[in-house]
Amino acid sequence: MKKLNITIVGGGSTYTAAMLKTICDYKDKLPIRKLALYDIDEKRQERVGKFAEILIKERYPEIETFIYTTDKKEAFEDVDFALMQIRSGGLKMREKDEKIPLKHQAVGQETCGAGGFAYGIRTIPDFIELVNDIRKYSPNAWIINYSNPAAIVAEATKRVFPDDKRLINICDMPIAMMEAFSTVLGTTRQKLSPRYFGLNHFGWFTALYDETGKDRLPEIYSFLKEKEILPSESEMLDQSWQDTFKQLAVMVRDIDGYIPNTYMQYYLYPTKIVEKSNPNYTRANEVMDGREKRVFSMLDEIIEKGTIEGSPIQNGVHGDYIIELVTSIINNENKIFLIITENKGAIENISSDAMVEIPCLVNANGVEPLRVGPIPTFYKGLIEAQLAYEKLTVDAYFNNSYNDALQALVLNRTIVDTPKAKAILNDLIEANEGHWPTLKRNTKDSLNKFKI
Ligand SMILES: NC(=O)c1ccc[n+]([C@@H]2O[C@H](COP(=O)([O-])OP(=O)(O)OC[C@H]3O[C@@H](n4cnc5c(N)ncnc54)[C@H](O)[C@@H]3O)[C@@H](O)[C@H]2O)c1
Ligand SMILES: O=P(O)(O)OC[C@H]1O[C@H](O[C@H]2[C@H](O)[C@@H](O)[C@@H](O)O[C@@H]2CO)[C@H](O)[C@@H](O)[C@@H]1O
Ligand SMILES: [Mn+2]
Repeated sequence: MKKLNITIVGGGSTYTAAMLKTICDYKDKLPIRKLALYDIDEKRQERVGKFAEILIKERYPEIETFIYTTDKKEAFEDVDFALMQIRSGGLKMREKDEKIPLKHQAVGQETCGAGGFAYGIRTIPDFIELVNDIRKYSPNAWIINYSNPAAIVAEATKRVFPDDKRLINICDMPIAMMEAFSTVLGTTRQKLSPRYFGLNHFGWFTALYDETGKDRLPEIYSFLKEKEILPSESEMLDQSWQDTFKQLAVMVRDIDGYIPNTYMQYYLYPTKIVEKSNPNYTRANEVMDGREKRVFSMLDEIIEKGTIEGSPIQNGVHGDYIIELVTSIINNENKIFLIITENKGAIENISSDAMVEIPCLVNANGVEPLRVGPIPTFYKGLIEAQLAYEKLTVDAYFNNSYNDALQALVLNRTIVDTPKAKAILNDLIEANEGHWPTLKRNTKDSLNKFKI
């Protein structure tokens, strides 16, 4: 098999170390010639880079070249896979995305509601620039994206790169849920095959087949009606993740139907979420005080010792899932993955151009969506509004339009109220100066735009 060149974009991410560990564990299925880390933050990436040198020497010495760089040509030339995990604006801007909506009694979340909207408008230009740069140096590279908000990134990149079959957007949340479900079922996630539909961070499980073909989701459903399911990931020990998984049981008990993604809590329980949020200490603070410090102090210790032996480094679902996807492509495995992809009739009663999250076969030719069929009214209604929100968010960026932005926020279930949407938008504009394009207010011919 041809040896691969892989670049991790956002090399300084808190997830890179665990992803590198998975890469080493997969070395028999994943022959690598060159591995590169690329980031715009030289110092942050250097700490991950120095750790990676030690890891590779000890666990994957067959890698011929390892580099970490802030130079795009060095990072993107002759690449087979670019694995994307950038955070536009960093955790400091995430903090603002979460705190500004909360100030107005609206959900303050990284990818949902007004927070996800702000993060989306920041990410679109950075991500498009990166795809253009990767394509310049490596026209055939597979670009696998984790960067959030993945729904907005997927909608924006579909518009700019409509024919790019090698640009794939994924999310690990349903996979982390399956990991927790598999513990309850006494099996492993890899033996379960999901059936699922929706948008990113806005979807539902409809079945979970085991290796005999038996649907095990009814067992999860009954379990949740009685008890709670907690995350099995060591990265999810924080109270906020425990509470999020506890809320899954509440959602299943309150409304009969499919099993929702944990992110549905922000749309179905916005009042409760706002009430229990601390507007002065949000998830961004928890991550900066927790995961970020934990990961980087672990890396610094490994660098000081000069070995990874005895270190607590672990794989995570995040790194495992993307590497499983890469191996399914290079080995033409035809495994089923949940992918954010253009609907094209898969969900029969949702528009064809929607970027939906559904099961797909993944092989050497890329992604082949499986048919979902028609979905019931409740789910269709929720999805249609969220989809319109996503499209208007991307419209707001490309049209530089204040009105598109306002319409997006009014449509979002976490906001709804127009004066509240306006107040949040105005604060976000101020906070994102230098990150967002200038959003132009209505002009006198704006009515013409809406002529039918
Ligand atoms: N899709 C999913 O399910 C999923 C799961 C986990 C994390 N994520 C996403 O992965 C990303 C990384 O998360 P994190 O918590 O590790 O963030 P982080 O801030 O720790 O790391 C992100 C890194 O990206 C770098 N970066 C920012 N802009 C860049 C650019 N234009 N080019 C290159 N590098 C750039 C930063 O310097 C930083 O080192 C986020 O977007 C997060 O939302 C997605
Ligand atoms: O609040 P954060 O930064 O901890 O998490 C936000 C991300 O949450 C999901 O990712 C999970 C992932 O599912 C799990 O496997 C493990 O690695 O923890 C991650 C969270 O830390 C979600 O899918 C992402 O889109 C979010 O960025
Ligand atoms: Mn996700």
